[in-house]
Amino acid sequence: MAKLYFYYSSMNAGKSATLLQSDFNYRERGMATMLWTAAIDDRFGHGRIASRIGLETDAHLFDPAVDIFAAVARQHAATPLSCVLIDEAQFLTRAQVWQIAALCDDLNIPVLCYGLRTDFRGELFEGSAHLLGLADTLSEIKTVCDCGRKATMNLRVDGQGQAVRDGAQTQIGGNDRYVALCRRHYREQMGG
Ligand SMILES: Nc1ncnc2c1ncn2[C@@H]1O[C@H](COP(=O)(O)OP(=O)(O)O)[C@@H](O)[C@H]1O
Ligand SMILES: Cc1cn([C@H]2C[C@H](O)[C@@H](COP(=O)(O)O)O2)c(=O)[nH]c1=O
Ligand SMILES: [Zn+2]
Repeated sequence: MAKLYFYYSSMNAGKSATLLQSDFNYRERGMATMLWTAAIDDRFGHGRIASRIGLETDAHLFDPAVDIFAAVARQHAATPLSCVLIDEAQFLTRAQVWQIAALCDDLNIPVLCYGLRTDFRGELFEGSAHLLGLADTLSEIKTVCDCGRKATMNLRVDGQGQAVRDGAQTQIGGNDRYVALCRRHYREQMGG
């Protein structure tokens, strides 16, 4: 039976690079895939998945209104899919995570989701919370803090590099706005 995988990490750990590599593995064997990313995250252009390492490709866009099950089922009927890969999976809604689970269970398509576990305050995103609850396999993609420990937290910084403690959960940005840190150094920066 097909499985639902959640690959989670802090920012800048190589999630998009790993996704694009997995996609390539399927496609070089002649297997069809369908890629998705969040419409809200337009850092690399609309409908693109891009890694800081330089790899990039086109992707379908999801926002809360998109029925991912219906869209994938339509595509699967036209061209049987071997895998669905979803970047920025923290931005999925609860309903979409259940739709993705149904892709595995009802259509037997493996789904690989890549996303952040927690936001800049250390709180779960909606998509991540439900993926942590529903995925068959959870895998952490690891990266390091300046001190050499595993960087599990995402510090949000302002234009002067100072820690931001409050604000909306969603603020699109890259290395200019977020720094991946170990929990100890995150706590130091957040003053607690
Ligand atoms: N030129 C490069 N060569 C090798 N690794 C790189 C290069 N540029 C960036 N990286 C690494 O790529 C990772 C970021 O990859 P990316 O797929 O953008 O991460 P994520 O999707 O998790 O934010 C970082 O670990 C960074 O050190
Ligand atoms: C921590 C945090 C992140 N985001 C946004 C910032 C980026 O646009 C994406 C994550 O990018 P990645 O490099 O592909 O991991 O998420 C946010 O909106 N709120 C946050 O708290
Ligand atoms: Zn540290």
